[in-house]
Amino acid sequence: MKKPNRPPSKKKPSGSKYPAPKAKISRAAHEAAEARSPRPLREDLVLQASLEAYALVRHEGRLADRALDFTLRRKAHLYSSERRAVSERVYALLRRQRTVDYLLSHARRGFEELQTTRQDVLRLAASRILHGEPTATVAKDSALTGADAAALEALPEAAAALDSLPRDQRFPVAASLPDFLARKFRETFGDDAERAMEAMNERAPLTARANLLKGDRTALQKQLAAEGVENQPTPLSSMGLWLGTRVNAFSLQAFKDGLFEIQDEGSQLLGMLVDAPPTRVVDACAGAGGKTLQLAAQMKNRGDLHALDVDTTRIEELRKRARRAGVHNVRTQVIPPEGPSADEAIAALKDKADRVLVDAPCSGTGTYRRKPDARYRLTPEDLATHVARQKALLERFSTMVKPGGRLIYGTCSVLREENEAVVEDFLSRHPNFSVRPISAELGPELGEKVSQGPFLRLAPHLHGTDGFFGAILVRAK
Ligand SMILES: C[S@@+](CC[C@H](N)C(=O)[O-])C[C@H]1O[C@@H](n2cnc3c(N)ncnc32)[C@H](O)[C@@H]1O
Repeated sequence: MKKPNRPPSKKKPSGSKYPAPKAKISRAAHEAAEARSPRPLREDLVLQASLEAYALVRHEGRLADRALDFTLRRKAHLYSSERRAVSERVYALLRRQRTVDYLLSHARRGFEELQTTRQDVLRLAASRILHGEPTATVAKDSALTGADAAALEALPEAAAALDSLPRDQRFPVAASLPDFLARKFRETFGDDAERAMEAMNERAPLTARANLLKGDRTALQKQLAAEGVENQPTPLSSMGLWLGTRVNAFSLQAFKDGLFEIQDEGSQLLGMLVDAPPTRVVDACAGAGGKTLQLAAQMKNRGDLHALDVDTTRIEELRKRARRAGVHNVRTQVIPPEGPSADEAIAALKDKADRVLVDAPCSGTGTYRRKPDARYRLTPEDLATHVARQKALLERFSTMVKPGGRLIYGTCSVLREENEAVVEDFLSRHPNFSVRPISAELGPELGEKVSQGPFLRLAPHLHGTDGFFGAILVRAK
C-alpha cells in the first residue's frame, strides 16, 4: 500500500494564514520530484533547521510544535524527507534532553562552557546516537571533529556512569524529568515508574476517531485504504483507528469530508464515559471540540449540546470542525474564566443538564509523548495553580447538573493530586454526589482493562494511550 510521504502535522495546511502560495508550489514540486527518486538527506540543511527549531524551544521557551512550524515554513527548499527528519530529531532530543545533557557533561570536558550552538550540535548528535544511529555517521553528518567527535565515542562510558547511579538519582536523568516531576511520577507509578516513562518517551501513534454521524469504523477503514492509508482498529475504543504515522491526515479526502477526527484513544475513552443522551448536555471546557464532536455523535445530533470555553480562538475552531463533521446540535458560548460574571454566564443552565463534562485544564503530564517539551516548563507552582483551578471549575460547573444527572471529570494528567484528590475534595463537600464506577458505563471487560478502582486511569505503558483520568459522579435525585 502506498505510504504518504509528508510528515504528520498538527495544523491543517489549507486553513493556515501563513504559507505563501509560492512556498506551497515549490514544496509540492519538491515532493513530487522526491517521490520519483528518493534522495539522501542534505545533512547540513537538516542540521541548520534542527538547530534553529531546537533553539526556539530550549533557549526562547517556544512550544515545540509552533517552533517547528515557524522554522519549517521558512524552509520551503527542504524536501519532505528532510522536513520529517528535522521534526523527528528535534522531538527525539526534547524527549531525552536531560539524559543527553548528563551524558555530554560526562563525555565532553568543558561541555557546559561551550558556545550554545556548539552545545546544541552535540546535543542533536548525541540524541541520534542514543536513538540507535551509528556514531561515525552522526559525527560526519554533524561535521564534528577533535574533542567533539571524541565526545560521541565516549557516550557509552557516560551511559555506564548513568547506569551506576543509585535508582533515585538515575531515574530523573534517565527519564529526562525535572526532579520534582520525577518524584511525582515515582509516587504515581511506584516500581513501574521507569517503564511508564520509557513509554511516555516514545512517539505517540496517530489515532483517528470515526465520526459515527457519517459512517462506522469499518466504512472509514475502507475509505482510508482507498486513499492508500495504512490503518488498524484500536483495541480499546470501538471507534478508533491507528493510522500510519507518516500520513498527513488533514490532507485526506476522508478528513475533509468530516469522516474522522484525530483524537488519542485515551481521549476517546474519556468521551465514552459521558454516554450523552439526546437531551441537554454541557461540555464545560470544550476547547477546540475534540470531545464535543464525539458527544454530538453520541446524541445522534439531537438535543442541545452546550460547548463552553474561555478561549475564543478554540471555540471558533470548534465551530469549523462541527461544520465539517456535520454536527448541528451544538451551541457554543465563550464564558469568563472566574468570578461572579463566570457564575452568571452559566446561570441559565443551573440544574438543567443530564450530563456535564469537565475536561479540565491540567498539567498535561499524560501527554508527554506528543508534547515532550512541556515537562521542562512545568513548575510546582503551576501544578498548584492547576489543582486550585480544577477544584474551582468542578465546583462551578457542578451547579448545572440536574438531580439524577451526571458530572464527568477528566484530565490528561497522571498525577493523583489533579485527579483522585480533586474528586475526593469535591465529594467531601457534596454528599449529594456519588461515584459511578466506570465499569458500569464501559462494561466489565473493557472497564477492568482501563480502570483503577472506580475511575478511568490510562497510561502509555499499560494501554498504549496518552495518560488520562476520568470519573463519573452522579447527583442524587
Ligand atoms: C483539556 S482542554 C479541553 C480539551 C477539549 N475538551 C477537547 O477534547 O479537545 C481544557 C480547556 O479548558 C479551558 N478552560 C480554562 N479555564 C476555563 C474556565 N475557567 N472555564 C471554562 N473553560 C476553561 C481551556 O481554554 C481549554 O480549552
